[in-house]
Amino acid sequence: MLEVTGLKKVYQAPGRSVEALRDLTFRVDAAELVCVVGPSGCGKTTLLRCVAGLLPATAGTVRVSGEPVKGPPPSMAVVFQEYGRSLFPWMTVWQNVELPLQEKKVPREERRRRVAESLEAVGLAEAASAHPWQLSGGMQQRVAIARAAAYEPKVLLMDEPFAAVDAQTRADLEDLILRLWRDLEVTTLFVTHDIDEAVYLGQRVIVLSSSPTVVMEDLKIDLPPQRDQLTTRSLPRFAELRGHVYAQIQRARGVREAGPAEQEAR
Ligand SMILES: Nc1ncnc2c1ncn2[C@@H]1O[C@H](COP(=O)(O)OP(=O)(O)OP(=O)(O)O)[C@@H](O)[C@H]1O
Repeated sequence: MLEVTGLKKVYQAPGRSVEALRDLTFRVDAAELVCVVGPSGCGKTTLLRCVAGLLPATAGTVRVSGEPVKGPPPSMAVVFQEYGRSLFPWMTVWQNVELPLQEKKVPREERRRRVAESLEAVGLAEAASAHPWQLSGGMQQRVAIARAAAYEPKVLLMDEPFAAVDAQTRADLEDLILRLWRDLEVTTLFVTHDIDEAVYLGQRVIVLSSSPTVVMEDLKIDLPPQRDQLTTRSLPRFAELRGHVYAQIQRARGVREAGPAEQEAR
C-alpha cells in the first residue's frame, strides 16, 4: 500500500545544507499499523512530511497503491501533534470534521452519516456543537482523529499525535487508535518518540538511526494481536521488545549498552 524507496531529504538553507534523511526504504502493507521511532532529530517529522506529499524529497520515491506521491494525495489523512493548530477555532467540532468531506464533494447525507458516526466512535457525539477551544487537549485530539476517520483514507499518517497530552489520556487515545484501525482496516504509519507506545501499537516497529538517517531495523512485534494496556504491557515479551528497541536507539545515539533484554528479543 505504501512504499518508500531510497528516500533522501536535504534541506537547503542559505550558506548550509542539512541532510535530514539519507536513504530510507521500507513498505507498509494494506491494513498494517507500523510505528517509526528514532533518536531525537533523526528526521521522523521530515519522513512523515515527505510521505504526506507536504515536502518534496531530494531523491527517492514514495508510492501509495503504486502511484508516486507528488503532492498531498487525496487518499491520505494526517494527524499532527499540534491539535490546537490543526483545528479551526471559529468552527464547531461538527464543522471541523465535515470540512474535508465538503472539499472531497461527499454528498450531504453521506457527510452527515460519516461525521455522526466518527464523532460517536471517538466518544464526542455530545460535543458536536462545541468549539475546539471549549475542549480539553485530549478531546481536541479526538476531534482531529474523528476528522481523519470520517475522511475514510486509505493511508493514515500520525506524527507524534499524543505527545502533548497527559499519560491517562494518552493511554485512552492509543486504545482509540487501535480500535479505529481495526474497524476501518486503514493502513497506518505512526511516528512517535515513545518506545513503549511504538511496541504497544505497532505490528512492526521501524527504528531509524541518527543522522545520517537510514532504517536501522524493521522489527516484527510478535505480541498477541489483541492489545490491552494492562495485560500487553505486563507481558515478558513486551519488556524484551521495548528493551531491544531502547538498546537500538541508544546504539544509534552512540551509547553502547546492550543488556540481556536486547539479546533475548532477537
Ligand atoms: N525546514 C528546515 N530547514 C533546515 N533544517 C531542518 C528543517 N526542518 C528540519 N530540519 C533539520 O532536519 C533534521 C531532522 O528534523 P526532524 O524535525 O524531521 O526530526 P525529528 O526526528 O522529527 O525530531 P524530534 O525527535 O525532535 O521531533 C534536524 O537536524 C532538523 O534541524
